[in-house]
Amino acid sequence: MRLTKMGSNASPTYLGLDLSTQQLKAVVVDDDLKILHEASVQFDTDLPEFRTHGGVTASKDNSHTVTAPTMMWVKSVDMILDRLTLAGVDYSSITAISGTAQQHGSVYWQTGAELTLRNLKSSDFLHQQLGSNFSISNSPVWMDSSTSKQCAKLEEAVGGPQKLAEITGSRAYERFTGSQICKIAENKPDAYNNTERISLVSSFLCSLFLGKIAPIDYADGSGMNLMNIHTKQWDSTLLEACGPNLHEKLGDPVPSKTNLGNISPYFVERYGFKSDCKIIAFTGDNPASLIGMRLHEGWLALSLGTSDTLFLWLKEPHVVIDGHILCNPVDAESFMGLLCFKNGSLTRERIRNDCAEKSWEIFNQLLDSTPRGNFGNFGLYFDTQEIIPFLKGDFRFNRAGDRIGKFSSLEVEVRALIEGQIVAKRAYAEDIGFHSGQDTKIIATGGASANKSILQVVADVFNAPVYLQEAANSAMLGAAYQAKHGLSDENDYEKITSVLTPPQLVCEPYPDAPEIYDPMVDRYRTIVNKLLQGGL
Ligand SMILES: Nc1ncnc2c1ncn2[C@@H]1O[C@H](COP(=O)(O)OP(=O)(O)O)[C@@H](O)[C@H]1O
Ligand SMILES: O=C(CO)[C@@H](O)[C@H](O)COP(=O)(O)O
Repeated sequence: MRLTKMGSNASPTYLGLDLSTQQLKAVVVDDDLKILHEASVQFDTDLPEFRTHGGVTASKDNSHTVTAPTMMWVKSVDMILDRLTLAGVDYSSITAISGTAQQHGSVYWQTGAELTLRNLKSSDFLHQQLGSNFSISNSPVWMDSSTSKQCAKLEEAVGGPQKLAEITGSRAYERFTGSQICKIAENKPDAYNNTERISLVSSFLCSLFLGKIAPIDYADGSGMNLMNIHTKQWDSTLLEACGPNLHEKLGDPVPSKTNLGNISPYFVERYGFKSDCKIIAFTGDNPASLIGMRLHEGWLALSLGTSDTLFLWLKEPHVVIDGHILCNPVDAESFMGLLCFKNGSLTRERIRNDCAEKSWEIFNQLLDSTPRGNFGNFGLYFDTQEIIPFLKGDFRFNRAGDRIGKFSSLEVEVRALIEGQIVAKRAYAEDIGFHSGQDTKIIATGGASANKSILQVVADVFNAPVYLQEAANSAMLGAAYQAKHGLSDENDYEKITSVLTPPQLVCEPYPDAPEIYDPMVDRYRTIVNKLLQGGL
């Protein structure tokens, strides 16, 4: 099949792919990064033969094992390319491709797989040719939490959780790839030994387009508990603790914007891509979101979704036990901090339902009717076990610092919730190296970023202006921007993204905000330390 529009002089376009938990998405942008075409494949509904729920298969035996069929991902690539064809994409104008994927998941290429990848027949689908090339047919994904034993082994190998965090940017997490590989080496030694290479989901997707096993990039590699984030090399002690000959299986990591070379001839012959269409290293979805949201040094992105996630560009990271420091996908000398808070919108909804007749409008009236600082009242609300701080329950304190069961009014409760949530975020952001300065910007996204009253509290607590950014598909767009960025030898990320509509200013801090919120951050730290020690 040859669909090339011969002699096409179309201006350059870029393809970005995002293999997330539930779907594979693709976008084609023009040279000004404007969206030309989009397509997606939903795993559960478009590929029902794999019988996934939410893109994954969870074990029924209480072992906390969660996987996704590797061949489902392969088949989704066949499908999305056909969908892009139907959408009218001119493959011959695509100058570069990059991609992103859910972080931490892993793919196990069987011995001989690279040879298959290099010799794909353009007359057949990928899934018809790759079926017997994976030594593990179900890839462990980020939702898996079955590897506590292996996490303990990794921490022990280097001298404890703090030490592991200092080396790799995170203490051991069950979903991180190191403990997942270790579990396979221990429980399925034959399959492990028959594995030629191990990819992350991002580098696996990249390998299909490259026609050989693609390297893991620094940013996604820093979500494995195996890479030294300072030297950007695998840590040999950790590799040895995981399994034999692991360095060989992982290959060497590369900077995230590496131009890996030309696309596989398979795609040239089958779909009409140019033979010199470049493949730029693929990365994890959180690093790609940093690119898609166009973060800069000192900026902070706050996603107020089901859970709240905060990520920021850091020059000098401070390693902490409860956050993640990843390598920066734009600038190999920088880092990104990532903090996840489980109690976000659902907790806000609970207090809205209790205090504001289930209406965000009434909730905002209550919030706006109370003064900043809330008359000295302060509250922390964790409906489910929070990650940071490791607490569950409601904690209310009056002006005198006494823990109380109830506030005097609904509006005090509403403000206590929002101030408590945002002050906590500032405290942890500072812990990993964030400093508010003249150029600081907060970029808000996610469902609750529609709420200006909440964003005003964000501006005041951080003493920085808050900007709004359409969050939709920031990881996928980040991949498309990276495709263009990776073509140049220089780091011209700012120049490349300067053509995009800038984020829109929504709130600025009041001049007296630091007087109110600097002491509140200190107060938060004192309260949380006491709560964690059981002293309140
Ligand atoms: N005006 C609003 N004020 C506060 N929260 C809101 C508002 N509108 C929507 N939300 C919250 O946004 C949440 C969904 O956020 P979203 O980013 O879409 O979720 P997800 O994390 O699933 O991507 C809902 O749970 C809802 O509580
Ligand atoms: O585990 C993490 C980050 O540490 C998740 O953020 C995954 O990267 C999920 O990706 P989605 O498929 O939900 O986009």
